[in-house]
Amino acid sequence: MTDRDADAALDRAAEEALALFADDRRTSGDRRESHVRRPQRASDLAETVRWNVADWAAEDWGGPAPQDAHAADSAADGASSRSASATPSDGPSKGSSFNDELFNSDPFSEAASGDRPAADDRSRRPDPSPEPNRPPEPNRTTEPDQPADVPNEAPEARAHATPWHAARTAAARAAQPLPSVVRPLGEALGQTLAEPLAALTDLPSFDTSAMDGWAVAGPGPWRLPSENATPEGTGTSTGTGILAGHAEAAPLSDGDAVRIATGARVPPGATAVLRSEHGKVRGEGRELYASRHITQGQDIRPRGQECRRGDALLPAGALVTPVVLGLAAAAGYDELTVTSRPRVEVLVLGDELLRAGLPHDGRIRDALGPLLGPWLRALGAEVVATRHVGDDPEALHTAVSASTADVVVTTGGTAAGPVDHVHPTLRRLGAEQLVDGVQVRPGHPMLLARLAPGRYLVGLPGNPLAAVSGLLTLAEPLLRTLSARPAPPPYRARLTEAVQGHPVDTRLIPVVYQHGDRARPLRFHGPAMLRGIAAADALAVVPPGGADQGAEAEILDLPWTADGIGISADTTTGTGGTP
Ligand SMILES: Nc1nc2c(c(=O)[nH]1)N[C@H]1C(S)=C(S)[C@@H](COP(=O)(O)OP(=O)(O)OC[C@H]3O[C@@H](n4cnc5c(N)ncnc54)[C@H](O)[C@@H]3O)O[C@H]1N2
Ligand code: MOO
Repeated sequence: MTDRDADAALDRAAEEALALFADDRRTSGDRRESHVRRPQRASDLAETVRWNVADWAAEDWGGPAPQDAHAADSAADGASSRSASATPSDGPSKGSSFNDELFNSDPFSEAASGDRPAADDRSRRPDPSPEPNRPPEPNRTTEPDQPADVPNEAPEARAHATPWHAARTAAARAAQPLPSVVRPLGEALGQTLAEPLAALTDLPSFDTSAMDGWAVAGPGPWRLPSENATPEGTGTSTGTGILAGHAEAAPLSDGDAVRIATGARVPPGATAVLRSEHGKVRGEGRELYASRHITQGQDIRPRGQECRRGDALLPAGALVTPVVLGLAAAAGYDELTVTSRPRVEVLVLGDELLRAGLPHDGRIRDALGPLLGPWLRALGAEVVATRHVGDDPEALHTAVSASTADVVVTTGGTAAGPVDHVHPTLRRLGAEQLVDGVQVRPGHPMLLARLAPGRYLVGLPGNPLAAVSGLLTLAEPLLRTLSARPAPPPYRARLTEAVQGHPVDTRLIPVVYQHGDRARPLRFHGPAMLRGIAAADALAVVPPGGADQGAEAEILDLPWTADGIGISADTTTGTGGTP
């Protein structure tokens, strides 16, 4: 093991240990809001109604019940904390003692005993004048025996690592949008319009009754046709009059009225629609009187009120949402011209991975195969296959070179271990390395390569949260460009508590929204853990050096908290590979 390897291992071990470390600051007080909203974006709607993991989290895990306070107290006792954290006694069922406190943030565990300085007393900034050739030492006040979270990496070790924002930009700029394609309406959801959506018809396409009642011509009282006769004094017709979906009715002359249904074509000559509750029929069902004044055009939706044929309804680049499908159908479309979905193939690497059952004999369950397919689809991709490939360089080479996908996403094998074959395979394939390592935790070994013109490989690290980090850092911007999706407007939220930073790298920390516009960091954010992000609304971007309590952090939405588009059952069939 080289010094660098040792440092990296130390680094990783420290992150994991610290993520597990108990938090003693939260035995009372802060309770999850019962109504959790996504923070407002500058240009966003005031309220976003959405399916939100945190909504049920808020209901079901709404802060410790009395017995939880005890659990939280125990958790604060340091030694007992880990088991208390790791094995909540009752699980996250409604009304159980599952402890919300267990998810409270203690990124890089700020204090495990009360005698340490308060967060505010400590600087999380790196040493402003580090020794030459050494990254700044973290200035932290954790247990003396806790390893520092930053390895003494040689500068050249991270020389090629790209800063986090630059890596996202590089991924977004690495590609061009895919060609457009014509899709039936039912298959265009989640894609983007490759052309503006221009109305193919006026909407409404004829003067339409907005109410059930009578179409009337001129001032009342009005004559009713005999077939529209209604019982004296009631608005209940014994005849149907003009119904929706019928051809134009005979014109009305001044003083005429005829029964009409909501959505029916208003006959020529009609000047208003009198609602059934505002009309009285007299004279043996042949005379209609209004019980209140009606104005010219009342309750008639005039042709073209919403749009004229040829009007631009939506610009190119708009995301096809369910509502866009409805609007397109209303405006006369059977199919839409949209940017092609990027075709993505997922290669899950690792001999140790099981696809069913409990971990055994050093083998573990594949957490990324089940996660990546739906997530990639939510990002607008068509996932053509998820394959499991053993730790075999030939198998990986064959799988990558045989793939016809626009983007190959690999998991694992990005580091420099004995069976980490991604880098050698890319070299063998003559791929162009666009991003080789990113200054981000977790996930720093992530990579992006161009396999051939228009074909890419995103290498996600094997640790599950590191893979999610790579997905959001490299795959999301790349897929966004390929599918010509608009970039979500950036927004920030205030952190409810300080987050310890990495001195050099950006950190991505799972958060839940609180008080509408604040982000509460969650625990269980170690690189190998999904427990924190499973309960999260978003990831907060913590800059090198950390963020103070109340500081505004950039927020990365999770696709289902923002768009909710494209999440569906996996209909692809994974093939090949080892179990
Ligand atoms: N000498 C060094 N070693 C490591 C470094 C380093 O800088 N120097 N970085 C560490 C970090 S950070 C990460 S992240 C990992 C990335 O490693 P790989 O991308 O090569 O991933 P693997 O070694 O294949 O796996 C890492 C870890 O994740 C587990 N894993 C892999 N795939 C899955 C999956 N589909 N589902 C669940 N878990 C998975 C695997 O069993 C390992 O435990 O490298 C560190 N090492
Ligand atoms: O531990 Mo690794 O930081 O990239 O997940």
